[in-house]
Amino acid sequence: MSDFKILSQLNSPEDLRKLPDEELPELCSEIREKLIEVVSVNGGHLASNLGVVELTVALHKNFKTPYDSIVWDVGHQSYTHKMLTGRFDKIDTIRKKGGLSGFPKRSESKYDEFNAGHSSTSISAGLGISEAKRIKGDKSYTVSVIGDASFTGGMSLEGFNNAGRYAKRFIVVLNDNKMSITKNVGAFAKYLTKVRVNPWYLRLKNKLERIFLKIPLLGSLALKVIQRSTRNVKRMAYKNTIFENFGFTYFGPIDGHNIEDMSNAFEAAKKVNGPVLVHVVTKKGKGYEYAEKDPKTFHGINKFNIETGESPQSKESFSSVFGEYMCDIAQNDRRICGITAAMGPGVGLDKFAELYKERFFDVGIAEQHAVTFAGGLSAKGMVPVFAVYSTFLQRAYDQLLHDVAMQKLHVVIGIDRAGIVGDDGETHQGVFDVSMLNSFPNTTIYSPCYFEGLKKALNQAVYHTDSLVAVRYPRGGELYRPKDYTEVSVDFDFYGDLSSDTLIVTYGRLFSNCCKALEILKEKGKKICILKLNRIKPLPLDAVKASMKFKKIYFYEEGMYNGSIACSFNSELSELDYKGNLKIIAIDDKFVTHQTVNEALKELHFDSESIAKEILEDK
Ligand SMILES: Cc1ncc(C[n+]2csc(CCOP(=O)(O)OP(=O)(O)O)c2C)c(N)n1
Ligand SMILES: CC(=O)[C@@H](O)[C@H](O)COP(=O)(O)O
Ligand SMILES: [Mg+2]
Repeated sequence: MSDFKILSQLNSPEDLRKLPDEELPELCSEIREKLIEVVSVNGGHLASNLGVVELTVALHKNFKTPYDSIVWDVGHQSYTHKMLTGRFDKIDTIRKKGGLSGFPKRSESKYDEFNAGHSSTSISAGLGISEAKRIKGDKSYTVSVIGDASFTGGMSLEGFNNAGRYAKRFIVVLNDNKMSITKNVGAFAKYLTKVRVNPWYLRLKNKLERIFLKIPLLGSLALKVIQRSTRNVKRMAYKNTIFENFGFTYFGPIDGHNIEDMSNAFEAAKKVNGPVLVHVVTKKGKGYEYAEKDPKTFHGINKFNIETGESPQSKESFSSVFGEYMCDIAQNDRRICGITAAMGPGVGLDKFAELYKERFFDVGIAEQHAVTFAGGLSAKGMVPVFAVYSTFLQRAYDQLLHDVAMQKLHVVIGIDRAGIVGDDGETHQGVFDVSMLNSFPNTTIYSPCYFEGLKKALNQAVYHTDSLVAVRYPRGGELYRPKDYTEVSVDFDFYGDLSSDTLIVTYGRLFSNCCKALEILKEKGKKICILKLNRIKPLPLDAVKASMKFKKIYFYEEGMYNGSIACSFNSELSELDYKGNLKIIAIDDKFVTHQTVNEALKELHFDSESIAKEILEDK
């Protein structure tokens, strides 16, 4: 085991820039060792981080951060950046409550230029930063680092299209590892393969450019000449790269594990009068045998054994139950289509993809497209089911509204990771989908608590509901289920003492915690009743009516207060002239930071002890 001799001495990128080049390989191996060590304990995005070690070193070596800016796309690959920017001593706290975030965060460090977590933002954000600098007369560089899969997200292309027109001192580093979480898909991925396998012309061009740039004074003039002449040569004999057609100067493909080659490219890029794209080729998982062999598993992994590469097997989850249900119905119903936006394994559609190839669509990181595409499938009689994490569905607000609900097209959304997700933190919490969809007409939402309820809700959504219909379920598996609880209706159930004057209304997995609270309260001599909503929009009015008899109602909701189902429930009660008291416990106008799911639920007073305490102590 290393004592991180070099790494531990680097308090800032300035220290890195003073290191002799001969020490950089040893530094990189120390970084890799630390990455493996810390992710094996805390979990995290190991494979992507292992792939960008040399790239991150080369960036901080050649750009004067924080004077120059680095903007990371998604930011799941920023652990080395964190270690090199004065946070090595805190790296063991990454993704833990109160510790470093697993993503760049402006409030954490001046080196984190822009918060991330969702993909394809770095070109737009970088361009904004770069243009602000231009207006202020700031001559520093801005570098956006984006993966090959994130580059295919619609927003990247919007930013790229815009940047090519006028950006200066703006460099996009395309980190091409041929992978998204699984294999990168689509025409752009194929295009990159072509560029990668036929680089001889580009190499020649880069070499010439570098030679000319070394000539003092005449350098940039010479570069212009060579650029113009290569453009002419290309016109005659070779295809332009797509990047050049967008107005960028292209350097690449460059070995992303060779610091010297990257340094040369970055220095050359600095001299170009206009936007530059540096295409680096890296290996996801580089330097750890298990991650190199299986980058999909090591993209985002829970704690694991370093020697064997084994991670505790996950039990049956909502995602796997969803996936099985999809396979079951697809067998006899050729209208069923499964859609994912680059999250096939995460949402449980792996088996469906194998069995029903012609009806499975991995559209890449393209949530907006996925929804409108589903609308098109539906318009011609298919039954599309788009499985997507709650947090990423946020991207498709208008598509859900304008392209689906408004047209009453039957599209089913499987909203995975609904509710608190845990250590990915505020960028990934699934706590906004309900407020978003609650305001949409022609929309139905189910939010079951158990696997059995998930299957019933999906069946209802696929076969007995029109227009836009969402079924939302949490990350991981089932929580506590009382032995005497049976799910009766697909819309709602009462559980507990119906003669009590106190009712908890809830939905989704919070029902489990409410049941535990019921038991705590029972032991203390207080009997309560729970209304478990399964269909949360439109609200089952019979359930609202049946709640009228309770003097005190507590509505527990693992989502935002504004736009909540609790608020809708309250309106319905008011309409009926309810005379009792309703108290809403939901997430009140704040973002929930990274920590375990249980820690977050406790912080939000959604744990069973807090629920019981609230009811006991409430006057
Ligand atoms: C909008 C959005 N959709 C999906 C994701 C989930 N996601 C995180 S990383 C990733 C793959 C990114 O691939 P790439 O950009 O090539 O980076 P790599 O991991 O290969 O380094 C995906 C799909 C996300 N973060 N944001
Ligand atoms: C970075 C990113 O957006 C994904 O990799 C995400 O972290 C996956 O989350 P799960 O671990 O819940 O699949
Ligand atoms: Mg990639």
